[in-house]
Amino acid sequence: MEQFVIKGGKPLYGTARVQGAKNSALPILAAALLVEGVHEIRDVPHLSDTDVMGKILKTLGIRLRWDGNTVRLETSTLKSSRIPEILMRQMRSSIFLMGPLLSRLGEVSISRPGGCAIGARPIDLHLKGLILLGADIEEKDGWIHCSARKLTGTEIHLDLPSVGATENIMMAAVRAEGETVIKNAAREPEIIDLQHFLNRMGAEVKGAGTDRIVIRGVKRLHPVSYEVIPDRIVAGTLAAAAATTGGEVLLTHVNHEHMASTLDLLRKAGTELRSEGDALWVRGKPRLKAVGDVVTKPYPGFPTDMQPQIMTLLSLTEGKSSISEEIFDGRLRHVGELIRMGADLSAKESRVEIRGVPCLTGTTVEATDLRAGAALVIAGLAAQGTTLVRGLSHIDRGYERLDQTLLQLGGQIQRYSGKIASC
Ligand SMILES: CC(=O)N[C@H]1[C@@H](OP(=O)(O)OP(=O)(O)OC[C@H]2O[C@@H](n3ccc(=O)[nH]c3=O)[C@H](O)[C@@H]2O)O[C@H](CO)[C@@H](O)[C@@H]1O
Ligand SMILES: C=C(OP(=O)(O)O)C(=O)O
Repeated sequence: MEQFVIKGGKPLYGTARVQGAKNSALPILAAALLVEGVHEIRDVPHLSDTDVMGKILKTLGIRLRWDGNTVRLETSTLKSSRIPEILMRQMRSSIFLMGPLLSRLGEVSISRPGGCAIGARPIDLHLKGLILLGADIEEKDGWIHCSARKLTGTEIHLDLPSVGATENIMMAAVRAEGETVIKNAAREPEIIDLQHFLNRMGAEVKGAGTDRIVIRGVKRLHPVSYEVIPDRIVAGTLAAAAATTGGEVLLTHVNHEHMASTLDLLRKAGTELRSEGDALWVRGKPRLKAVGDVVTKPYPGFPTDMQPQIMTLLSLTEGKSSISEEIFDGRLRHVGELIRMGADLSAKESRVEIRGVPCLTGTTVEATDLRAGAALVIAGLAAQGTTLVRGLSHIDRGYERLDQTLLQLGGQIQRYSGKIASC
C-alpha cells in the first residue's frame, strides 16, 4: 500500500505547470471512437483514470499509444461494443463510452460504472437521453444492453444539469438524424472543450457553456489532432495549497476564467492573486480569514471538486465559515480525517460548520476519494509535524505526480510503498 509522508509547516514557493484536464481528456478519448482513423489527443494527463480509459479502448480493439502526454489512437480497428465489467468498475468515466459506441456500432453493453465513494451516482439521465434518441435499453444480470437501429434527434430536458449526461448525449447525437436540443444542460468548461473537439471532427454542435445545446446530426466525421484544456481543479488545488501554507507560487498553463468562483473565494479569504495570460500568481498569508457560507453548485457556481481542499484552507483561517455540499450526497468523508488533525468542524447532513484553528497537527489519515485526498495533502503540508496520507490510489485518479509537483514547490513530501508505522 502506497502512502505520502509529509513533513508540514513549510510554505510552498516556486513555479509549476498545470496538467491537462482529466474531465476533458476522458470524454474526449471516448469521443474519438465516433469515427475511424488516427486521432492525436495532446496534454492528456498520466492518471490511473486515463490509463483505465486506455485499457478499455484497447480491449475494444483500438490501437493506442502514449507518447509523453500525447495519446495516439487508431480507431478503425474497433471490434467490440462490450466493456469488461472489471474495467467498467474502476472509474465513473467508463460511462462516456456509451454514447460514442452506440453511435458508431448501434449497440453497447456496460455494467454500472464504479468511481470514488462520494455518494449515489445514478446514470438515469444518461439512459433517459439515449432512450429519447431512439435507443432500446435492457438491464439483465448486472449488464445494461443498449441498442439502436437508428438515432434520431429530439428535445431532451435534463432534470439536473448533469455533466456526464450532457456529454454522453452530445456524443450520441452528433451523427443522429436531425437536430437534438439538450435543455438544462450542464455548463462546465469541459463541455465546451468537448464541443470544440466534436466540431473539429466535423460535427455541428453549438451552445456549450449555456444551458441549451443544439446538435445538428452530420453524416461524416473525420479524425483530428486536439489539445485538451488545462485542469481548473488541479490549478485550484495548487493555489489552495500555496494559500493555506502561506506560500507564493506561480502556476502556468491556467485558464483563470474557468476558475472564477474558486479565485473569488481565495481572494475573499485574503489570498493575493494576479493573473496574466495563462499564468496565475498566488500569495497566501500566515493566517487567512473566514469567508462565511460556501455552497457547491453546478458551474459557474463553486465546484464540488474544490470543496474538500477549501475546507482544509478554511479550517486554518481566523473566524467561522461553513460549507454546504449540494452536488453529491456523500462527499464529506474528509471531515472526520481533518478533525483528527485538529480541525474544529461539525457536520450536520450536507453542511459543515468550520471554526478556524491556528494550526493542524500531523497524524495518519486516509484519503477516501480523490479530492478528499488532495485536501488531506494540503492539510499535511500546512500541519505541524508529520502526516501520513493513505489511499493514494484515489489521488492518482486525478493528479499527475502530485508529489513531484509539490516537491518542485518545496513541499516535503515523499511517496513510500510498503508498511510504515502510523504517526
Ligand atoms: C469525469 C467528470 O467530468 N467528472 C465530473 C462530473 O461528474 P458527473 O458527470 O458524474 O457528475 P454529474 O454532473 O452527472 O452529477 C451531478 C449530480 O447529478 C446526479 N445525477 C447525475 C447523473 C444522472 O444520471 N443522474 C443523477 O441524478 C448525481 O448523482 C449528482 O448528484 O461532474 C461532477 C460535478 O461537477 C464532478 O464532480 C466530476 O468531477
Ligand atoms: C468526482 C470526480 O471525478 P469522477 O467523476 O471522475 O469520479 C473528481 O474529479 O473530483
